[in-house]
Amino acid sequence: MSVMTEGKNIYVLKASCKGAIGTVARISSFLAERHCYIMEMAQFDDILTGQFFVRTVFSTTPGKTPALEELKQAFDKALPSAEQDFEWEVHDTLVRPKVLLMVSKFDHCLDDLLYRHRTGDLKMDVTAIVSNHPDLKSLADWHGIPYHHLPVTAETKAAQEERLMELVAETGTDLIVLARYMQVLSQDLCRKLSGRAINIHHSFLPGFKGAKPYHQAHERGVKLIGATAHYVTSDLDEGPIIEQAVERVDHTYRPENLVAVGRDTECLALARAVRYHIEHRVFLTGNKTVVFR
Ligand SMILES: Nc1nc2c(c(=O)[nH]1)N[C@@H](CN(C=O)c1ccc(C(=O)N[C@@H](CCC(=O)O)C(=O)O)cc1)CN2
Repeated sequence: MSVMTEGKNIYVLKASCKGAIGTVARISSFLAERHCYIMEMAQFDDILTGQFFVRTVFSTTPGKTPALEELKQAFDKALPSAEQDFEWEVHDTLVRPKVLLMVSKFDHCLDDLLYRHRTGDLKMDVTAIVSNHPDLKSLADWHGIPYHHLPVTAETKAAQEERLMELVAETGTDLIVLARYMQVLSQDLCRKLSGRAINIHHSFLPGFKGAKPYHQAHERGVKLIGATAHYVTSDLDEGPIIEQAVERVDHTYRPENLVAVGRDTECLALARAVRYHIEHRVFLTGNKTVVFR
């Protein structure tokens, strides 16, 4: 922590509204009047939709800036104007988001996220690991994280998803990450997890949807392969894209070589998407995202 932020709180403000003159000025004036120092500010004006997005990171002045709840109440009174459909949220950067990880049998994305968590690269608390197979329990045990083996069959799917939501509630989980979880979530579960479940799809969407994209890619003879991290919706592989990663390949790559290269792009795209989400850098807008990287 630098001298600039010693003893100060650092908050993130996310706001979106209909674009209008003066929005940034009103936000920065509100903060200045309350002795807040703007450390970062990024904004985007979507001229096609008329929607405006802004993310501000600011530090407080001990003894002068109101406490967070009071600041939020003041912001709610001062900023939103009826005609602008203001949506906003303020987050304390000291609060570590609680993340539940889901996996089936492929361990590379889970292993990568757990390494980034253990080394402090991803500042999050992992609440649990849920899998429809027992295979990766030893990895969870090594990291000291509870492992829940919840098998899925057509008969057990509803009960399995109910148990998952119980775990989400019991652990106070903020975000669910499908780190190569190979079961399709029901429409009802997708509704309950809207905007807080991220999946890694092992292809450069919209190409090669479904369960076997690398074989499809080999058949097609592509020269680039990749991966896509997106929010989960009931439309399989159609959710709002948060991040993508690609690698060059060529005619010498057999399917197993594409799978091997693909693993790296999956880990990279998923880790970046999780970071952007837990750092409050992602705005959902329709079926797309605005990401202040
Ligand atoms: N509602 C959603 N659920 C899931 C999504 C999603 O986008 N929306 N993504 C998948 C992950 N995935 C691709 O990224 C994917 C996983 C599994 C399948 C699939 O066809 N699964 C078969 C069973 C496969 C098996 O048992 O190994 C099935 O469910 O019938 C397609 C795409 C995660 N969930």
